Formats: sequence, C-alpha cells, structure tokens
Amino acid sequence: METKQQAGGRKALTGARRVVVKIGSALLTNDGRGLDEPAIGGWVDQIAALHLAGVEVVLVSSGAVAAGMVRLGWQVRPSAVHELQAAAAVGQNGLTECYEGHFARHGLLTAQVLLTHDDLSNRKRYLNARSALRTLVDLRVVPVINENDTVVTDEIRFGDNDTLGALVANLLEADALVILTDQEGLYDADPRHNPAATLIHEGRADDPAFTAMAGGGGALGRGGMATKLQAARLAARSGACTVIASGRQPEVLSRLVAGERLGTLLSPDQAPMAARKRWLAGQLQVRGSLTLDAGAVKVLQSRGSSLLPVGVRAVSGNFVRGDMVLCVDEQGRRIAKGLVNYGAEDAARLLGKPSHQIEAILGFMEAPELIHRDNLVVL
Ligand SMILES: Nc1ncnc2c1ncn2[C@@H]1O[C@H](COP(=O)(O)OP(=O)(O)O)[C@@H](O)[C@H]1O
Ligand SMILES: N[C@@H](CCC(=O)OP(=O)(O)O)C(=O)O
Repeated sequence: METKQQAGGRKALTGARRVVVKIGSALLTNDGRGLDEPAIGGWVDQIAALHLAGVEVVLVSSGAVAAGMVRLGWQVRPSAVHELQAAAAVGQNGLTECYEGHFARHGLLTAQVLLTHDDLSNRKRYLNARSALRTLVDLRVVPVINENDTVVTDEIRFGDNDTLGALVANLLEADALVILTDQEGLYDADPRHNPAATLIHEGRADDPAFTAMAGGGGALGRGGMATKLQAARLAARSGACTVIASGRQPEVLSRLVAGERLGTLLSPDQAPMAARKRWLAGQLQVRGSLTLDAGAVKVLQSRGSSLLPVGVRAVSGNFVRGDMVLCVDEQGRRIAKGLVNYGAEDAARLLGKPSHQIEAILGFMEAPELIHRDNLVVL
C-alpha cells in the first residue's frame, strides 16, 4: 500500500540504482565554521543505508577550501589563486579523513578521487577515469570526488562542484544527481534576498523560465543556483534526473529515495545522448567559433548533418585541427559545438566554398566537412 509520504510523492528516484550525491561548501562547513563533522556523519549514515539497500552512491564533496581556511585561521576567502590552492591542499586532508572515519563506522571503504577539467576533456583520460570509477563502484567502495584545486588554474577549472557532479553522473550513467545545499531547492527568486520567494517542486531541466530565477551563490559556495540548474541540464543528457534539496532536512537522502516530495526535481525531457556526444557536450572550453548561415543551422538541427564549409559565414578564434569550436547562428545564438577538421586560418579560406574545391584552395584535403557529424553535438 502507498504510504502517506508517497501519495503526493514522486517515483523518479524510487527505482534509482546509481546515484551521485553532491554536497556543497556552504552546507559542509556550516557557513564557514570548519567542517561540520556531526552533519557529515549524518549524511554518511544515510549513504551507508542506501548502500546496504543496494543503491550505488558516488559522492562529490566540496569543502576543501573552506575547511583549509579554518585550519589555517583565515577569516576571509582569499582571492589569490596560490592561496586558494594552499587552502584546498590543507582542507582536502581533513575532508578525506573525516569521510574515511565515518564510512569506516559502517565497514565501508572510501576512495579519494581528485579530478581536473583536463582529465575529463582528454578522451583517453576520460575513459580511464570512467573505468577507475566503475571499478571502485563494483568493489562497493564509495568514491569521494572533488576538483583537484591545488593544480588547476582559473582557465581550466570546473569552478563549482555542481558541474563536476553532473559530469560524474554522465560518466557513470547514474540514474540521479542529488545536489544537497543550504536551501530547500530552487525558488522562483533567491530566498536570501527575497523572503517571499516560493519553492519550485518540479519541472523540466531545460525549462528556460528557470534561468532567470536562479542566482549566484553565497560567500563560501561558488556557483549558487545558476550552476545547479546548468548541472541539471548536463545530467539530463545522460538521462539522469536531478534533485536540489536541503542537506539539513533530516534523513533527506533516504526520504528522497523513498519517493518523498522534497526539494526541486528537474527531469530530463529528451532521450539520452550517446556517450561520445555527451562527452563532446560536456567540454567546457572552446577555442573559437564558426558563424553558420540559416541553411546550415537548419540541416544541423533537423537532420544531424555534418557541417560543410559552404554553410559557414565567419570564423573567429585561434584554433587548430581537432580543437573544440562553438557554432553560432548569425544572431550569435549557440547552435552546436564540435571538433573541427581544419585550423582557423585554413577554415577562413574555405568560408562559403563547396567541399570539392578544398584541395584546390588549400593544396590538401583533410576531410570534406569542417566538422563531421560524429564529432558534432547540437546544443
Ligand atoms: N532561485 C534561487 N533559489 C534558491 N537559492 C538561490 C536562488 N538563487 C540564488 N540562490 C543562492 O544559491 C545559494 C546556494 O548555492 P551555493 O552558495 O553555491 O551553495 P553550495 O555550496 O551548496 O553549492 C543559496 O544560499 C542562495 O542564496
Ligand atoms: N573544490 C572546491 C569546491 C568549489 C565549491 O565551493 O563548489 P560548490 O560547493 O559547488 O559551491 C573545494 O573543495 O573547496
């Protein structure tokens, strides 16, 4: 019989076999007062219970910088990169120790996995990371993932762990991404500034109406709701639903998996993308852009065709063959992105030209298309 909680509840999470749980800085450090050990112990207890029930849980945990700041006695988050990196190195130690100790109470092993954007954008390293994580999950070990803050620079960082959580959900084809934060979910305005804001209970991950509602983060966290919404959109690409919920709700994880209507559920509304396309879509860095004419936009969007030079109006950026470039329409709207077959200088010489002229123009031909459809993802 359906329980009272389930009536009015939701089924999206009840059958989940693999779940990525992301815990944000604001929550983990109790608004900057060092690692909130009792709270961490509580989330670990909930994860261990899910584990026992056969749900595979992968944890993405922030908190290294915030914990390091407290250990170093710093009151204000530094802005210098080297100081942030130092704080992360000190704090990550405490974080790992804390999780290890709490999971050990349940007889569970943890594994520290520190990733950089580079690890997921290089196809070979991406596949390596995937097989290592899959092996850990198969071994019933709980991976505890964070960004490798000590070695990343601003240019190559995920920045917020919401994005990292979504990419991990894609990587492992998780059924759900649960983002635990310091608010009950996504509100129609930032509740820190607007006390009359109301909670959105559910919606489609790609609903454009949510974009205007989601603002930035607090002093400790980085991304705010805007990156949580983007993360939900990324996670949806592999068919995962996302729940944004308060980590302070008692037994939040167990209640979500039991189908209770907590937080904000953002569901995918399209069929999942193939793994390679997802990898392409998850790439954050683009080296340049191609401006497409209306005909090219149409065939890319309606038929999933390759991009030929004949449909390209302009080139910008300094990319080389194999780089990721963004395709925009003549109004500057993002249409697609993909790995380009020609560098920027060669591409500029091919604008508007039919493919059979490529060899005569350049003196060689790598391929008849600027971006092959296997290397192209429509956004
Ligand atoms: N529409 C919104 N609904 C809820 N919270 C919002 C919204 N817009 C902005 N926020 C802010 O996002 C913050 C949570 O994000 P963040 O500080 O990055 O936390 P975390 O460390 O958990 O990732 C909230 O404290 C809130 O102030
Ligand atoms: N990697 C960073 C976390 C970055 C961050 O604060 O992310 P988030 O919790 O998503 O706002 C750390 O461990 O301090």
